[in-house]
Amino acid sequence: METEKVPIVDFFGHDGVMKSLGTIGAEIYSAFKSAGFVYLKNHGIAAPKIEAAFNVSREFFQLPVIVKQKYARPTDSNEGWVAVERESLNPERPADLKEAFNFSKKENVKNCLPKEVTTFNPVLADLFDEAQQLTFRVLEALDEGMPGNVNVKIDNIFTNSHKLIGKPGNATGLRSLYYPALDPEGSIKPGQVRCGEHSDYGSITILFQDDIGGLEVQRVDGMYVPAPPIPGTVLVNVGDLMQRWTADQIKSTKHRVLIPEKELLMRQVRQSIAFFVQPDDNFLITCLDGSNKYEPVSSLDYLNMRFAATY
Ligand SMILES: O=C(O)CCC(=O)C(=O)O
Ligand SMILES: [Fe+2]
Repeated sequence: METEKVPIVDFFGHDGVMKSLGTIGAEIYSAFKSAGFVYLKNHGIAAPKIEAAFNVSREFFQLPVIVKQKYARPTDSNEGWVAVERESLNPERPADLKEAFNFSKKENVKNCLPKEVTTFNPVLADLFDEAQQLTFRVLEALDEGMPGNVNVKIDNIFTNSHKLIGKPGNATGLRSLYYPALDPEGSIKPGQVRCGEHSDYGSITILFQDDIGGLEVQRVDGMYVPAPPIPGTVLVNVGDLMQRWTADQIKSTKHRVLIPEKELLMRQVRQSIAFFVQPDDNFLITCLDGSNKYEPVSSLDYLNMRFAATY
């Protein structure tokens, strides 16, 4: 059963009272162990804030390419616009049919934010803050509720390792994704998809989806099953660095977004927003069980290694 579906964890009990952090953490850990993904319910982010972020993003992505080009992601930083067919998350497939905007709150990138959409910066900064707070609710819960055999309870390692989110010294970023409407008669290459099979790089990812659907998550048996949007929930998944950190006790799960089979759905835009959480740049990721299964690596070195393989 657990391997069939992505579990839902509610921050609140049936009695309407918030569960203890330890309980929430144990439930999230168990979902991470069985599926690598979890839907969080009563997560505390107000729906209008998510909606607003989708709206400003859509406004930006619908600008002419020549305008978006001004905000293209430079080679020496991660922030900015990524054009359609710029990335292959699965290098064995043709490039992804998606666009993205990588947003962070770093001072030096403020000038690179699109001026054409006047509320772009405040609205995305607001969702960044909300996602950051939710990240801490999840990390605190894991610190509290993860089983003792992964030796994390002692010094709140997950919260202590992410102190600089939103500040210099931490590479956590909010990425707004836009999957353009597709023409069934158009030039879709064989094997081309909206987002190729991949796992995320960091500690955890929070994913907001619109109501179009299309995300699929790999089961233990290798099959991909839909992880549809469930109103009032957000998805959270384990990243590769978290897998390494826990010496494979919890695993990052591959996921993808195919091209819808139904023509009507193909002709629709899909949007999602991912909050890719990274531990602080200089934090040394050492196997939590003391096994040394993977050699220690700093959070930033690991991320750079992975970026080098994608672009
Ligand atoms: O668009 C989605 O639902 C998933 C995107 C994703 O997995 C990613 O960008 O890492
Ligand atoms: Fe992903």
